[in-house]
Amino acid sequence: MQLDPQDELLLQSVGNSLGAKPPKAIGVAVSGGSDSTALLHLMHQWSGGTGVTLHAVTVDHGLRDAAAGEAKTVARICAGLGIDHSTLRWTGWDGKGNLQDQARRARYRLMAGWARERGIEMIALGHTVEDQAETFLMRLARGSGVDGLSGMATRRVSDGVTWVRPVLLQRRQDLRDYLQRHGVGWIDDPTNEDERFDRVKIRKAMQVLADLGLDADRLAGTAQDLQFARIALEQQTREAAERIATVENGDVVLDHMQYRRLPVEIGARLFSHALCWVSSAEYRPRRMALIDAEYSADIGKVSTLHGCLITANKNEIRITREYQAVKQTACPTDEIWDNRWQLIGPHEKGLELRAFGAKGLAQCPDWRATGMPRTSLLASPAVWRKDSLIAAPLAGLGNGWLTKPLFGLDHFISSIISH
Ligand SMILES: Nc1ncnc2c1ncn2[C@@H]1O[C@H](COP(=O)(O)OP(=O)(O)OP(=O)(O)O)[C@@H](O)[C@H]1O
Repeated sequence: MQLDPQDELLLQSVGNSLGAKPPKAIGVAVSGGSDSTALLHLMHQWSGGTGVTLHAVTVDHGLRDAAAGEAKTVARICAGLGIDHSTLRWTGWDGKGNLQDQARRARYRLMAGWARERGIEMIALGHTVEDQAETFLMRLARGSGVDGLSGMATRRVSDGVTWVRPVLLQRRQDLRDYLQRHGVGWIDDPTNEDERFDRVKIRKAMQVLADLGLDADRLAGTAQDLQFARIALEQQTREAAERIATVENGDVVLDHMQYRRLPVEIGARLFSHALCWVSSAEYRPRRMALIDAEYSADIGKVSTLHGCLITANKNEIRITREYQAVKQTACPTDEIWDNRWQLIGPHEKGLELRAFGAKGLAQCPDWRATGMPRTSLLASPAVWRKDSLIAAPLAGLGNGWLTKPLFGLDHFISSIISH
């Protein structure tokens, strides 16, 4: 490819987003649309002479007849550029819930697994300014707050992979012009025109908004500002956690007097993070439910939310796993129970990890000597053989077993900052 000054600018921006010391192997997520096709070619141009090897990946969600053919087209383009390409197939659709959302989550999960298997630390995605602006408007329509409205980052770490967005500051049209300058085609996904999808309606609305000065750059700029605001709030929440939170046998305990002095937003963030951390929930509780739970804690009333039990007195607010939420959770003793507990001991077939519960309590008359609240013990892990309690180390019944929480206070605090 012959370079012109606009290509130089694009390449510079792509190179900057990959950092001063890019990893030796980088994945590129290519659907075959204009944005990711341009990304692939730009990264190919950029990588020449850097010693970086590119690996392209396409996910076939099996949702459209044309998808398999599109993946083959991407594979052919990659072969032409001498880039290794994989197609990953998703077959997990269970016919329930939001299809778009599930497909998207599956896509990220599959790509992260693919990268980890190959020792690829970084994957590049082809989001553009328009994607940033569309996401902002869609979230605004759903009533999102600072976090939801804050823009996609150019770099974030999740699932053991660093995701980068090298063309996040570029306009779609500039990427299409680049492809056209070099005679490269792309695949037009027909769902991009399907007005049943909110994103397509938003895209149409944006054409009208642009006349009012609300163009993609402006919306993306606001999303970026909110991202900085979100980072500042997370930082303050983290500092509050360092001052007032402790972790006791899997419970998060907040100093109640100090909690009352926190700014409302910081208190709500800390409370919500504690609930998610204890229950391993991916999503935050709803704002109204959270306000109710905070109010209950304030007046010392017991409440439940998000798979947690919240108890409070004037000294502390204690967020405990709720027994009801784990009473059906069972696994072999050498597996992780409730996403956060490991038991070390003489594993054996026929033994199972289940919640300690009232049945366990009845078999451990000395449980009070542990000093642990009854409600915390109920939802703690125990070793069972059918209905017989074999061990419950937290309740003082060791029998050669040890309970090991996978995460402690450090993890609680560090996971407040989203990466
Ligand atoms: N089927 C696919 N296979 C591989 N990569 C894909 C696929 N679909 C999307 N991508 C990657 O994700 C980028 C963004 O595409 P799109 O906006 O459709 O994705 P999204 O994940 O739904 O976005 P968002 O994170 O905003 O919801 C693409 O430029 C491409 O890099």
